[in-house]
Amino acid sequence: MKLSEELQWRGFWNQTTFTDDKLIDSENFTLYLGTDPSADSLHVGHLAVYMMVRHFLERGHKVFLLVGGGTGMIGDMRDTEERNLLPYEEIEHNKQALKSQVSRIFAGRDFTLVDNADWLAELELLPFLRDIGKNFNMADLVSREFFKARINNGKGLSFAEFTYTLLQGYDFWHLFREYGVTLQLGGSDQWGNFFFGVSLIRKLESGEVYVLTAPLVINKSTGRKFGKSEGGAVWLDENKTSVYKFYQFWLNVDDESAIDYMKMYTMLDRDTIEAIAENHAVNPGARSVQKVLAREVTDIVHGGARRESVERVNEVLFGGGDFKKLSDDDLGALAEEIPCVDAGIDVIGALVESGAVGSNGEAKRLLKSGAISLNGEKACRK
Ligand SMILES: N[C@@H](Cc1ccc(O)cc1)C(=O)O
Repeated sequence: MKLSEELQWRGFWNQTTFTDDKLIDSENFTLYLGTDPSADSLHVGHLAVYMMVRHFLERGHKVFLLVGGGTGMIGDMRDTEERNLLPYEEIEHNKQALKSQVSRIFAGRDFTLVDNADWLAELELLPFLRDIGKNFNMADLVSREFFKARINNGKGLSFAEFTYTLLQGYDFWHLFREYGVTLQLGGSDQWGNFFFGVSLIRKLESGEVYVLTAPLVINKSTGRKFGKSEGGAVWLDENKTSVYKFYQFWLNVDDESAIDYMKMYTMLDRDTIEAIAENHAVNPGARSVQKVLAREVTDIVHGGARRESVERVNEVLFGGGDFKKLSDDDLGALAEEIPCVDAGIDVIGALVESGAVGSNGEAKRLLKSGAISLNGEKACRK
């Protein structure tokens, strides 16, 4: 299957400036994806776009991953309201967290990490306005949907946030000149920013560059944005969403969307996914799609060893199925099955998130009084 076909089949092909799909199949691109350090972790919404990048990587395209240390000091305009400025220390902390997370997701693969603070922080106002600002037409800038939404909802927006688009356009231009980057990938909300980068490069370099956005992932049964659980966003950092909860999140996705997510969030090939879908159609009750989905995505984000330990906990606690209240016998069974596991996150997380116990403290007390002892990060059979 060609890359363009694969991206379309997986549901990654939303909006693009490619007028001919064949270009993407015949040329070797150097591309980039940018993420602002607005939090200290990515969530599963981001992960979809990173998976799109993975497909380019697997086929030998060159990848730059950008952490927005510079743009993160301003914050991208959204349709709701002004963002709060983050303190410098927080941006720094988030940046380090994102860098190590991204390196983990793409471990063993060849990509280059860049930080736009390295060039944006050095810009001077007057040259910037003359060389860059002059190439942006206000009529275009104010016709953006996000801008109109902010005017229409009465909240308005600061000049700083309004200027964000110019900074992102500058990035594209910088990466084009320095490294020959000619393609930018991102989520569908980035279309406006992308457009201005493309036209800036046309004006300054007479160069042609391309953009491709992935659609916003929607949960078909609720019609809502995908990636939120009851407690908020599903994060890739296990300190914000435990591995156990992450695994459960995928296990619990609805039948209707499960195949769609499998196409986007796993690297399984088309034949494999179609075979799983056929089985699922015959016997949906077995939730075989969800099980494979949970396994594959957890492997990508947290690694196979962590996933296996979660699977064992899930199997012993809940027979691999629904959550239930735990008795001392259950705890005993858990101890039998798992002589030593990473308790700090898996077991205690499992107990609390299952609703079996009310709090971390209670989980710890139960574990201590039961057949399991806690030893630092490990829970071991006594
Ligand atoms: N604006 C992007 C992040 C980004 C930042 C700088 C870039 O050059 C590209 C992308 C977002 O909010 O998701």
